[in-house]
Amino acid sequence: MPQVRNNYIDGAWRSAEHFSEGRNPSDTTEVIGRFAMATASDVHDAVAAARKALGDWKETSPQQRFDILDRAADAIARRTQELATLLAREEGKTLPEAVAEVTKAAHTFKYFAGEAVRLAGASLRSVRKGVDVDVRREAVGVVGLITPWNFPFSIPAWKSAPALAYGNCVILKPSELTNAIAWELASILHEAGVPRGVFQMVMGGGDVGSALVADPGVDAISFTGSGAVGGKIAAQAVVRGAKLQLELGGKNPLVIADDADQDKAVDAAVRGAFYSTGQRCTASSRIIVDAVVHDSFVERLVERTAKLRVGHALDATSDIGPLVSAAQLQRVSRYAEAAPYDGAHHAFGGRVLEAPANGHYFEPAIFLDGDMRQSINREEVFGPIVSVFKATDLDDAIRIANATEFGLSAGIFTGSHAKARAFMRASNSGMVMVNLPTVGSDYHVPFGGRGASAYGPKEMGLGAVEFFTQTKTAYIAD
Ligand SMILES: NC(=O)C1=CN([C@@H]2O[C@H](COP(=O)(O)OP(=O)(O)OC[C@H]3O[C@@H](n4cnc5c(N)ncnc54)[C@H](OP(=O)(O)O)[C@@H]3O)[C@@H](O)[C@H]2O)C=CC1
Ligand SMILES: O=C(O)CCC(=O)C(=O)O
Repeated sequence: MPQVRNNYIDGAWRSAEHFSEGRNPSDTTEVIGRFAMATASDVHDAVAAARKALGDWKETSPQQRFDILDRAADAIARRTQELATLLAREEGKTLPEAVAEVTKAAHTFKYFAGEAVRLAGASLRSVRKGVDVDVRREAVGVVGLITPWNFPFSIPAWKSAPALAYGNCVILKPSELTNAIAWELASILHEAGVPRGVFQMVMGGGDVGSALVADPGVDAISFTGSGAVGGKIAAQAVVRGAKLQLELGGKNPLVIADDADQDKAVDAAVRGAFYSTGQRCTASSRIIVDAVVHDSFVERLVERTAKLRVGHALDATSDIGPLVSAAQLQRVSRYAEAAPYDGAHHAFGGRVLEAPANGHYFEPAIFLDGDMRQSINREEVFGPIVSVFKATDLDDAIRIANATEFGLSAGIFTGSHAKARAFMRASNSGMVMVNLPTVGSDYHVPFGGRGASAYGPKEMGLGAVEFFTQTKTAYIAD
């Protein structure tokens, strides 16, 4: 009998009339769990409970908030293997990738536990004689967090931890594909002693997310997912004056200069494009190679990609797990089928794999003759498909790298400090990597993009305080 997981509302586990069922994308015969589907009325109750809890929670001591978040961090760290195994079963990423994700969530809770205590304002002299000015930071209020399936534990963690640290009440709506691992976070926070109404979780599809966005009792929305849904949320939220943070997709370029260390560059390209089955907003989907080294780079890229083992997420020999769902498999394979008609030259892979049985397996694919008119280069594929461009020189490479509406992460491999600096200056992306893959980020610095990749303050580190607090300026005279 699969485990039944209920919604978490007002400090209690609430059942529902309807349940959804989650299945393992590595082997769809395995049921992960059954999940209570929240209704609009559940969302309404959660918002009411959050509003009731807000006054007291905002006034709790920083030490009390530190202790709760610190206990949550310790519980995550203690349970890493068990949580990572559930994450790998539910989402399909390999166990080492899942361990890395859970570990990052533990570190994120530790960091933001400290932030609860460190939250600072500013104290200035007024321009007027005898007046002082204090700029204080306060909680925004009740925040709705709508999260995707590709980092289903660390993204809810990196939104919830700062929100709670700074005194907000949280209502989380996880992706319906990854309810089980999000439920574990709710359970950990419950055990860590979060007061009733301060953290809540409602499960279900887009309609549940939409009800949360529309509720006037929700002061701010933080969303990670597709541009299409981000646009719908913006239309609902901005019009009623809610604060908004959107983390959307990417078409992240990785430039390989003529003086790059080829071994390291090929390794970073493979990791950035194909690991996590390419289901990362920071994935290196466009590799832009200087013409001088293009052919040798492509040869090595194909050779290395051909050695990747695609298989069950819990098989220790797998480099890459399945795609998350049948819909995602269909979507990614459609892009691979269409690419040659768009003028891309097929160099490797791109087949739906029949083995292992019962999983959503897709062979990593490489296309050459990249051109920004091709759909695989304009749109976010969110799968293991990479397009290789040939650039005449660094200026041409930078031009191609920036020729997209997205601007999340961009990387360069080069042995030259001057080229690295030129690329860093010219890049239109919110994150720039030098001699590193476009994927991978730290929890204590801002994470996020520009252009169509993001809207509002960035996440994590110094970014999170901008979104999850608001300033109040106090003028004080004797
Ligand atoms: N930037 C990133 O990290 C991510 C980008 N994507 C991109 O999006 C594509 C589709 O993936 P998908 O999972 O469908 O992503 P979506 O953008 O559809 O979903 C993200 C979250 O938003 C919820 N949601 C859906 N519709 C609404 C709505 N109208 N109002 C409020 N919330 C809503 C989803 O719920 P539910 O899933 O339960 O319907 C989920 O929790 C991917 O192929 C990829 O290109 C996807 C995930 C992450
Ligand atoms: O850097 C991370 O930990 C996750 C980034 C992310 O969300 C992504 O690449 O999709």
